[in-house]
Amino acid sequence: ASDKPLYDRLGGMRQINDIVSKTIDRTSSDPRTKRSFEGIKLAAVKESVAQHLCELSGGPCKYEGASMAKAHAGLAITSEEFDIMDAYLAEELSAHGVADADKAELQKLLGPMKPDVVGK
Ligand code: HEM
Repeated sequence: ASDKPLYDRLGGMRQINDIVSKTIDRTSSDPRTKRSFEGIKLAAVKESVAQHLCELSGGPCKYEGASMAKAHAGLAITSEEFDIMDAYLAEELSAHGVADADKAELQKLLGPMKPDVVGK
């Protein structure tokens, strides 16, 4: 039910970890988006992104990484690259049984971060 925190409706930490891991695996191996991940320790990024999503969705986490602008500084991520990752995330959310309304709620939290991620 939607009275539960989004964190719970996403399936808690177990599911968030899996959704993030698969989204990052797909983004970092797609020829259209892999360049940003060259030389990056994927396990560390996955851990950090999962903590960030946990906190953002009202879960019991404290994200202690960099701001979104700082985390993506120097990567010059394009709007197209952002949208590709976003589409992988949407597919993984569905594949993990997250309802459309809950996907939309997460999208509302992530969408406004686009200007902090793109073109830095
Ligand atoms: C709303 C969208 C996004 C969010 C919320 C997000 C979130 C994050 C977070 C939390 C970190 C870890 C920062 C830290 O540990 O200090 C990170 C790092 C990173 N992100 Fe994103 N990200 C987004 C989009 C993207 C996109 C579209 C790409 C590339 C296609 C990308 C590539 C990376 C890379 C390569 C790193 C590692 C940077 C490094 O370690 O130097 N991110 N992101």
